[in-house]
Amino acid sequence: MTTTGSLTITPAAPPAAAATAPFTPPPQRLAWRRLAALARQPQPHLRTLLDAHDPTRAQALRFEAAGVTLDATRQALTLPVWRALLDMATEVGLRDHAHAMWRGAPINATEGRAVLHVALRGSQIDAPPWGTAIRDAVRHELQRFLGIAERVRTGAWQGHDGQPITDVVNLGIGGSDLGPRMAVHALGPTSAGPVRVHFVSNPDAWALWEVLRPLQPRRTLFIIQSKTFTTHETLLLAASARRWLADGGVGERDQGPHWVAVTAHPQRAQAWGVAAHQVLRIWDWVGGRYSLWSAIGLPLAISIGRAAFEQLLAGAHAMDDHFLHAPLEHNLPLALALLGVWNRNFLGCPTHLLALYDARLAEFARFIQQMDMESNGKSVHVDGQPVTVETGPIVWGGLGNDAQHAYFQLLHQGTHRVPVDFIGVRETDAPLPTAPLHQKLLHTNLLAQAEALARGRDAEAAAAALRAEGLSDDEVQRLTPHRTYRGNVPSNILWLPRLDPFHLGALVAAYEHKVFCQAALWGINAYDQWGVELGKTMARTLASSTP
Ligand SMILES: O=P(O)(O)OC[C@H]1O[C@](O)(CO)[C@@H](O)[C@@H]1O
Repeated sequence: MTTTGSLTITPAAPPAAAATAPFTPPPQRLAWRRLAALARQPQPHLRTLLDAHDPTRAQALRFEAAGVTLDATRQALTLPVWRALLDMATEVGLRDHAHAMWRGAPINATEGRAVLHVALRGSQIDAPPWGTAIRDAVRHELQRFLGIAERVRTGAWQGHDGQPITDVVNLGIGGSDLGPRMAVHALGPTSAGPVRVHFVSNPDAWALWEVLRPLQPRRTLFIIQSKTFTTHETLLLAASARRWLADGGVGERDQGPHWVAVTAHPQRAQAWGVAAHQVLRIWDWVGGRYSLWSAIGLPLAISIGRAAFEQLLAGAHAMDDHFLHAPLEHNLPLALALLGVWNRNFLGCPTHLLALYDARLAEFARFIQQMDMESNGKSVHVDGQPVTVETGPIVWGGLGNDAQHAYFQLLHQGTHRVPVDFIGVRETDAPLPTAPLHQKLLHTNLLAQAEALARGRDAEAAAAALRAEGLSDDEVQRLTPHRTYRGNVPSNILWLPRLDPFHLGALVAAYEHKVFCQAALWGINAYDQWGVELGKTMARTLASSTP
């Protein structure tokens, strides 16, 4: 149960609704065992699978949702494996799990909390499964923060001496930073308004100084983003920023218009000194790493404006709708999850790479890294027993072309097999006359890498290529092993038609649901993060015992 002002909010389903059938560890499930048996059989090389040009396979492994497409034909799996993966989703009752989340059942069982980021982008629904109290609270807060965003953008929000705000500085870390930072980076180039938005997450004084150095205190607005309002890094940054304002001529008593806070604990923000009407709230059923859609999105709303922010929500909502209703075999987020489980648990790949072929998505991998690794980095099942299968992979990545010239060598010829999600954007709106040339280079590289990783080059082809270069037989023999590529590296290709708010919202929601499905398939709780809590507690203890 949570409260917002005088409004008490209880998720629609009482805790008892979470009680489900006794938990069955994955290896004891029928479909899991079938998959294990299939994985033990010799699997065809991806080159063979692709050269077979099987239209049924090609059709089964292509997905479309909310304008986002997924081409999974370069995954190292046959149709019988794909069907067994779908059976696994059915056996685990994935649909029921999703409905439980939508109903507001406390699926974050270790904290007794609902998980309702879908409610944040479904506020237009008349009778939502999570209940009208939550819907109304979400609507209310959405209007509040979009209203603030518009006032800042139009200059109606003024600093203490009546000057409009030119710069907004977001102080927050983890989920209170990565989502809005990623989205401002992605959408700012096409949609940013007149106010500049900056992010500081790291408590190193240099990080704060670097951002503040060129700013004018009188024209700067700070947003303290912290769900708990206890995070040391964020509170230290805020305290230093308060001092910076004072040193810059905005005395403590005049600082009111220079501070907004977003938190699930409004009283803590008020005690810190933020005026009640400038404290925006989130709720305990919004996980930090799933909070972009809430008031945590304020810096993004300030950057891109109300209409664009609403488009972001609409795109995510369209993906939610698809996830909840599309048949399992056509379900894009579920496909991402099932293919990931095949790679992680049956092909034994411990990491997962995101390769982004649009510079505006430079922050995307870091954002998904938190979403995935903080969610599914778990080693006990939901029943408290040690896990019986590997869980979340190490997620990493960055911009594709840069990665090609940095670490892709290891993907092609190293000893790791690293599944890749290639993410591209079909159209560019970069305002350079040569933009189409750049776009063509990005696209051809994306496709070439996916093909090269899938097909590789066997010794025969490598030797033929060397002979064609005119090398002697001895040289061909010596160099062939070095010029051979194992291939058989699985990948997805995800395309967005454009990098606009709608499609970015849809893409992020797809990854959120992927993480949800994988947690259900592994039988773990994706929505707590007790591991991180231990480090926080120890740091607190050390801080209080160190002079
Ligand atoms: O928003 P808060 O409460 O400051 O927490 C920031 C981040 O810290 C974490 O709790 C992990 O330390 C994340 O889950 C969260 O996104």
